[in-house]
Amino acid sequence: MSTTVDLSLATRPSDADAVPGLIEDLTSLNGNWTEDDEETRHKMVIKARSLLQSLMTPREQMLQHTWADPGLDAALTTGVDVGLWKLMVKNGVDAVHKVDHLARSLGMDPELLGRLLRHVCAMGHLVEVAQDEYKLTNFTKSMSLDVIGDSYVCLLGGIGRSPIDFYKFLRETNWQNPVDAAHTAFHASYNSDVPNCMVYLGSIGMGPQMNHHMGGYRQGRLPWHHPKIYPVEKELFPGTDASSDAPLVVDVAGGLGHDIDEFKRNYPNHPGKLILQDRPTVIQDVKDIDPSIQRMPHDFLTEQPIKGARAYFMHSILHDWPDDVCQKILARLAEAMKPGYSKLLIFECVIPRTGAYWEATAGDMLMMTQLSACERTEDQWHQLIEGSGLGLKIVKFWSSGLSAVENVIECELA
Ligand SMILES: C[S@@+](CC[C@H](N)C(=O)[O-])C[C@H]1O[C@@H](n2cnc3c(N)ncnc32)[C@H](O)[C@@H]1O
Repeated sequence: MSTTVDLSLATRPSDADAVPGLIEDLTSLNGNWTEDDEETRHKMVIKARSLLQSLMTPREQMLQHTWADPGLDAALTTGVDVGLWKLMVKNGVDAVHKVDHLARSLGMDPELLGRLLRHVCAMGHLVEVAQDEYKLTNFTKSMSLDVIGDSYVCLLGGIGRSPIDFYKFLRETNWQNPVDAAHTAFHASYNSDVPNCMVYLGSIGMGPQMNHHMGGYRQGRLPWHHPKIYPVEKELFPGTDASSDAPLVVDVAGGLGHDIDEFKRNYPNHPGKLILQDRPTVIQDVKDIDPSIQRMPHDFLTEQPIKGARAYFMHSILHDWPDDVCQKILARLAEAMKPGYSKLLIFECVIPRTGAYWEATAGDMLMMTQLSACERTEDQWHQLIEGSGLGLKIVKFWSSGLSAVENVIECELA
């Protein structure tokens, strides 16, 4: 068995033999695909990525990762910061945009803007019409939306150094799995002692951008209460106290209220009352949600003021924290739950033992490199919920069966 790699390997297609089969697979998947068939689209994206990687040489992949992608990120983020994408859309979604004209409107050096857009175009995200003249693609059109564009400013501009410096943090922590929420790669990279990267983003004025990202990453995924995931009319409404002030769902750390408001829109005649909780600074930014939803500042590490709700719901919360903090959050909820009535509904990734989906592993890397937290496997969920001595048990993992990554993990007091 060879124990060295010849340099020539780095300059040949990574897997030429796989190319014909991948093209066949893609053609066959495409034959059965309609645009609303998300599952087939996911499979095609993975095959298309394998095709691209098979065709590219290792040297090209290295240049893509270390030159092209960081350069693209620099251009995209600058575009959001200076208002480029919004301006291009305002000037005409399908118009031809001249660099000179854009640069004048933005007060930018035209030579600089020309270089940025040339790379964005070379990476496939603009259509070149003539020298320094471009049309937007659907992706660059979408960069004008806050829920897409602001993600670059906060995750790359705000806290982008944490994953890059992660290896240094691991060196210092002796390559241990990070589980200390108070000492993360973020803390080391930014030499910061604030509680965590979310508080840090708020402290540097990027709270709104972070909230926009929260609204953006969820787009296109089924909501927790979709009948394909958790059929609320069968599982939650029957047996619920129907009086108007009886708490039906408390959305714990529900952010700006995307989930609870969508629930209200989809089930306007639900029994009882809906409550949105989050930190005071987030609750004060809540806009445009149904006025019947009660907004309540609440720190989930303190006593839960709403007792005996039918459901305490948490979406993308426990993945932000290592097990010791999760246990504290869960303890405050278990104390407030009414035996035989209250449910705890956790809407999170459940990573399978094999064949993990890339959005789930990417989320896990994000949680690990920023928060010393994690996306959890089914075994880890059992261990966290049932092994914490809080008297909670998992009743069922509710999944749509699609590769969409979030399940409703239904829990009750044992
Ligand atoms: C990843 S976001 C998820 C928000 C929302 N559930 C969603 O899915 O869009 C995490 C949320 O936890 C909130 N949070 C962090 N620490 C908190 C605390 N101690 N008490 C209450 N909420 C907190 C943040 O303000 C943020 O809104």
